[in-house]
Amino acid sequence: MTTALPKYLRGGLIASCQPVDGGAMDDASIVAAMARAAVDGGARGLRIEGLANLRAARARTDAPIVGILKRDLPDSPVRITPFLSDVTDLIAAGADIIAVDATARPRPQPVAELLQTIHDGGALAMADCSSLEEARTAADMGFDLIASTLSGYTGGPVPEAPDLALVREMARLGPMVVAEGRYNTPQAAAEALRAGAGCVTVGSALTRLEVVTGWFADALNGVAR
Ligand SMILES: CC(=O)N[C@H](C=O)[C@@H](O)[C@H](O)[C@H](O)COP(=O)(O)O
Repeated sequence: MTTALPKYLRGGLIASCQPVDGGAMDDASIVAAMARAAVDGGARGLRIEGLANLRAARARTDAPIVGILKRDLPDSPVRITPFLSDVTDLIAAGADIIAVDATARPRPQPVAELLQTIHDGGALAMADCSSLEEARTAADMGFDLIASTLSGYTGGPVPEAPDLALVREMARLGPMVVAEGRYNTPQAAAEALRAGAGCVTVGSALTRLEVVTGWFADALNGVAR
């Protein structure tokens, strides 16, 4: 399955099932239900954070899972899968693809070692990048998938729109591109494929009920009565 995975995901949707931290839906059985529902609705793959969530989702679907662990480190801004032990734990929990922060920022363990550990464990490696330069480095290192996940999240205000320009440039590098980050409408997701993405990950718009509800509530609040 592993080598056929990018082909299977091509043109499809990855549903990121990451509830709001500490929110009402932050519970492994709810994450697993979200994952199952997303697959039933047509998602080809899933992105799941945390070992308990991953195990619970794995028990409910055979769909490919991008596994991540998020950590808040005292001495590094890197949050997504920073440790080699995170990689082995995620693979043991049933992840098919492991995503790691591949930004050029201070980190506890080198990206090259994370990549090696992913491949040694028989999984595919996905590089969460914030820039073209990082994506190029990841492609040269041998990552199987390169993603725009961290564009807009490494400093300064977070833009409203997704970074389609980055996706367009990443598409020339070789590995399959995963467009991720602020693809909040079906139209924007389709635009990412037209820009050269192999597949598109959508999170908040599908699985963060508080966020989506807020969009609607804000829009209604903005209407004078
Ligand atoms: C920056 C960061 O940590 N992104 C995270 C990565 O796992 C998630 O919080 C996002 O929900 C995911 O990337 C999908 O993006 P969006 O929720 O915009 O569809």
